[in-house]
Amino acid sequence: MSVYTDVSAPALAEFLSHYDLGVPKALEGIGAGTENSNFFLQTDSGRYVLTLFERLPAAEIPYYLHVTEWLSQRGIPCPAPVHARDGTILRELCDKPAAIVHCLPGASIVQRCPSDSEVAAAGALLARMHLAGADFAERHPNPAGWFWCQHTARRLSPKLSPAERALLVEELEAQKAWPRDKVPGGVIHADLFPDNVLFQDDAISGVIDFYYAGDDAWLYDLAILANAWCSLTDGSLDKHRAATLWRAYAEIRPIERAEHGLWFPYMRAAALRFWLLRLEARHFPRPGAMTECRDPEEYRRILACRREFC
Ligand SMILES: Nc1ncnc2c1ncn2[C@@H]1O[C@H](COP(=O)(O)OP(=O)(O)O)[C@@H](O)[C@H]1O
Ligand SMILES: N[C@@H](CCOP(=O)(O)O)C(=O)O
Repeated sequence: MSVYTDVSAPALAEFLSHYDLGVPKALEGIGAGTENSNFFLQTDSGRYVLTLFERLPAAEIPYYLHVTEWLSQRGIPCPAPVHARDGTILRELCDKPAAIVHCLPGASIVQRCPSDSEVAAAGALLARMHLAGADFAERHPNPAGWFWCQHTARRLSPKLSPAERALLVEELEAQKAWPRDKVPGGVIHADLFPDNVLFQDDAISGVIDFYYAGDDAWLYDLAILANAWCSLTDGSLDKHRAATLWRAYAEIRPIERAEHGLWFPYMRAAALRFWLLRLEARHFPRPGAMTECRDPEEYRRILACRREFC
């Protein structure tokens, strides 16, 4: 669970005085999530999500809010930011950058495997999102891309077991040759795990948590989904589900010839990235009132299995 900052009633009232959202009725900390402090905010005008940004530098946050505004205006069901009366979308609350976004309906899939139709819906939505973001003008290199992986590996190295360190060294050596900019790309979500997709009546009603978004290869984004939606408990790939994901995506954005050979390397690169992300959260934890730490072992197993393909 993650709520790193408590918001008092007077602080909330002062913050809301800049918006036309009516009177606050309830503010409820959201347990899920790892990066920010999130709250469901009920006012007499509706339901919203209040986010206090705990990790991101204030200067980078507008990019994420602009992306979601852009995509929501193009039919992607993602949380559009609410503008304050003066037009701003990012303000300060409890000395943290803070924003209010629209609350989307539906619930994410928890504690069960996604069905074929849910996997297909996620693949199709990802392709629509890539196309909708193709003309987005702000450039923002993937914040957890290859440069971040190398830097984080160096930082983590002294904390790792000899076996983990050996795996990491081998991976960095193998992956440094893989092309990352010669394939179609643009804005990627980069964290589209099942917990970031909301379903209502079997259809996707929301895509949330764009705070890892940035510019990278579109196929790499699909590879992140393949690992997150199509892995079995032992880390191996459920090939039937992965094929379903690929087909649903490719029906909307046909995969180009140059991308085909990168499907397995990108799944491996995506596995490395989330293994590192979780190791970083474990070895360099942020102080927090309620903090969920996801298991790095899950992604070490996925990485080990993807190494068998390429
Ligand atoms: N716009 C939204 N609409 C509905 N629920 C949301 C929205 N934003 C966040 N949530 C809820 O908050 C939880 C945590 O949000 P998330 O963005 O994943 O957090 P973090 O950025 O800390 O990882 C989600 O799992 C979801 O339940
Ligand atoms: N999805 C990532 C971690 C990022 O967490 P989120 O709550 O921001 O989606 C993982 O599973 O490691």
